[in-house]
Amino acid sequence: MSSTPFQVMKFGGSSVGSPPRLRQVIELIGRHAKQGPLAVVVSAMGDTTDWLIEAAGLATQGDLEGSLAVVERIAHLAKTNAAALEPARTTALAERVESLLAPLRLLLQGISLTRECSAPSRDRVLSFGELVSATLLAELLTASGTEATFRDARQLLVTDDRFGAARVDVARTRERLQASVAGWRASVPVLPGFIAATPDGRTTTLGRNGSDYTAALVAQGIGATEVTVWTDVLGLHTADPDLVSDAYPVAHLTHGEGLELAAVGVRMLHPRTMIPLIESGISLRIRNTMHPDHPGTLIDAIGSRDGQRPTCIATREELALLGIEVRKLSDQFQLGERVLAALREAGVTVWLSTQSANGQSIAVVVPRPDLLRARGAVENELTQELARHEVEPLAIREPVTLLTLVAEAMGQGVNVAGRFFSALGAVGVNVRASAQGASSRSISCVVDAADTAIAVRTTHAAFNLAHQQVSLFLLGRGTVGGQLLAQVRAQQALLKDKHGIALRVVGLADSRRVLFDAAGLPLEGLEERLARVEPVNPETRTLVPVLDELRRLPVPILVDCTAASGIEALYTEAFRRGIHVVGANKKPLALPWDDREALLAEARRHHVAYHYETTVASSLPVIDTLANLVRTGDTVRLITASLSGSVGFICNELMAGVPLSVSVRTAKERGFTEPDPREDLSGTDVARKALILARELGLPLSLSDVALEPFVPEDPRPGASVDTFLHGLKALDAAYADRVTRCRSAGTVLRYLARIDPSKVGTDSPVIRVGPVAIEAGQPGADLRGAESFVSFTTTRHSDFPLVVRGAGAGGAVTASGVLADILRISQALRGR
Ligand SMILES: NC(=O)C1=CN([C@@H]2O[C@H](COP(=O)(O)OP(=O)(O)OC[C@H]3O[C@@H](n4cnc5c(N)ncnc54)[C@H](OP(=O)(O)O)[C@@H]3O)[C@@H](O)[C@H]2O)C=CC1
Ligand SMILES: N[C@@H](CC=O)C(=O)O
Repeated sequence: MSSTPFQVMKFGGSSVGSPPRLRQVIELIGRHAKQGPLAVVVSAMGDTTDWLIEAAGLATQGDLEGSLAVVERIAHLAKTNAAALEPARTTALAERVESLLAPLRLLLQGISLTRECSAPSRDRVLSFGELVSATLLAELLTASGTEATFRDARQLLVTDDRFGAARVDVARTRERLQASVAGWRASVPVLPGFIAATPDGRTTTLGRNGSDYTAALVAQGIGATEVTVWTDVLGLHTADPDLVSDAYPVAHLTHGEGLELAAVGVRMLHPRTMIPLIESGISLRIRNTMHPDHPGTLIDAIGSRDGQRPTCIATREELALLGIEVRKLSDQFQLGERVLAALREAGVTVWLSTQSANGQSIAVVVPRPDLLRARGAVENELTQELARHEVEPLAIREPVTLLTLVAEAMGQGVNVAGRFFSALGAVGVNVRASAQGASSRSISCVVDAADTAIAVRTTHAAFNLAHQQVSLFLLGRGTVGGQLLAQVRAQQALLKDKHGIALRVVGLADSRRVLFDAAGLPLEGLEERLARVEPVNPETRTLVPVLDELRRLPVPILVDCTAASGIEALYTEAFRRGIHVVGANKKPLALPWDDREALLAEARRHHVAYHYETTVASSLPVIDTLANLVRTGDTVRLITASLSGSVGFICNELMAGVPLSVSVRTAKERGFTEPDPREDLSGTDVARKALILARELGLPLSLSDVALEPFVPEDPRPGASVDTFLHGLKALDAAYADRVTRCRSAGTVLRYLARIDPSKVGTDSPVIRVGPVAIEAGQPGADLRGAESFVSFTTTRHSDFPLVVRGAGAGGAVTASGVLADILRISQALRGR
């Protein structure tokens, strides 16, 4: 007789629920049976177990007819499946199904008469699902050429009489299996999973994941080396693929990792199943019946073979968190012990418990449906202490989710907990309770249910992806927005490969249209795609629902490349959702002082970034430089600056003899002006920039405090279109040509400058002045070219030689590069770089 060890294969209900799937299973078993001895464990077909529960319920209500109709449904499924595989034996197989289900019909009749379904009767009812599927599978295998025999698990698996979730007598079960295995090599044994029997032969069931448990017990009893659980997924994933699109199947895990994952609620595994496997060194493989060549996940004593050490993120939802705290510390209290004992007594599962070091408080996580029972049990236990106000009223938080990171290598890793919590903190997820097991293989925390998706995605990305994903929702596809899209397109691969940053544009909007796809929008032809979207009225449109989707994605950033007024309301909604903002739009920063302060405070409160470097002199590092001067304790005494790229350009064109109307049109065409060039020519744009700088110095000024002399007098037709305005500029050409001539003859250059003088605070003179100036050659700013800007900081430390920042101060490409740099700053800060 061959001594090759057995393999055990377990097939779930969906694998045997339809003819095509059943055919695959038969082929698979046939193929593997040729390679060595095999034992098969099978669940009930499709939804049969649910239907049996329904039938028992109807019978208990006295509805025998309804109950038998459900049995008819079960019979029909079994007969259809069998007939599809063995059409020649349709009648014989149907008779077989009928004879198998005859005792069930009688049983339901009895239940309907007494209107009582005892726990033993319920287990008997439920057993018919597995009995039918195992019997039919054995017959179909034999008919297909693979000799197979139905083996009744009730004669092999011995349990106590806790019907519904019976406990297995492992020693007796092993004895029986060892005694019978000798006869199993000639014909593949097919055992019903999930069911067993008491020593006196009464049918019992094994509870959740019972069939997997059967397979593990059978493997242990017959000395098998491997159990394969065939399912409809490619293996155990790094996270729930429904929550994380980047989750991937793990090739290898250790038994310890498997046990840990089972313990924290990964549905594919159960601690009971893992124990016999660990005890006997049996490997567990999880494979997909539809992709039989895929190796799936192997869980064994060794774990990873390829040096890859993925971290699995397990989630258990629909939980409640109970917080219990003693008002006064007392050694006598034994709070934790008493609370846990009370919950145990009440039969409430505790998914996580964590106590303060002094034992003064305990937090426990229980299934949400058991919350009332749990609360009652704890309050009952602490009745007297609650009455004497020695214990605070119970603090309850629901629904919450338990999120657990599992990795064998975690114990050897540095700062795992730090990375875990900072990843969550960075996206604004509040950790309500946490615990790290002594095994060092796992770390768990409790988060609000609403944060589940973002928490899982973020931690998954932080631990499993070589790159950090950044999700961008871009507002505006004009001069700056359009260039930004082009730069993201051009840099995407390099940023991912060289810098580990995976930029994804998930949303794009203009004033009337919006596109969003959480999986990322293809960048090719994106603007054209947006243009094809049905426009909506901008007055009634709200982008808040899009923010609700954005907040669930890794590193969500709202990028504002519009000149929209009132957009700060959307920023506030974004901050509240943990979304960062990068803005080229100056308007939110030029709001009245209190409103601007409230906006920045909102970002701080929600621990998100708001970067706006490009609002002053495009991508020149002006705000950052100023912030560094202030941070390092320098005192800024004066800022003089040419802050308008467009007006600077126009000045240069005028000095070169180009008429005003032509130079303004050229500045607009080259993307230097605001969408409405009147904003530049009136000086409002420069006033905003100067105000932004002054406020960075902490000066609580507003736009009305700026002493502003426009570059071009106010348009007498304020409602006129941009084109009409540009056309009307011709009327000013001669006056500006005269002005330039005067400058030339005086040896000066026309400039439009801003001056911020903090020493004027508290005096009658304005702190900020903006206006046209004729400056002499050799003075700072006289030699600016094109759309160059410059900012000169005279400070205590930079007193003799002011610190000057100078370069292109406007234009789509440079501004977009500054916006992109702000985006990358957020990503790098979150990665701790
Ligand atoms: N150009 C430059 O050199 C610099 C510009 N900036 C700032 O960048 C911003 C954009 O400037 P620029 O690209 O030149 O302007 P454009 O006019 O070229 O583009 C503006 C874009 O914003 C869209 N838009 C307007 N309102 C909304 C809204 N409420 N929601 C979504 N999208 C909206 C417009 O859509 P639609 O077409 O439907 O109106 C358009 O696509 C401005 O705030 C500007 O001050 C900052 C530094 C330099
Ligand atoms: N219109 C602005 C563009 C940058 O903010 C300018 O001309 O500087």
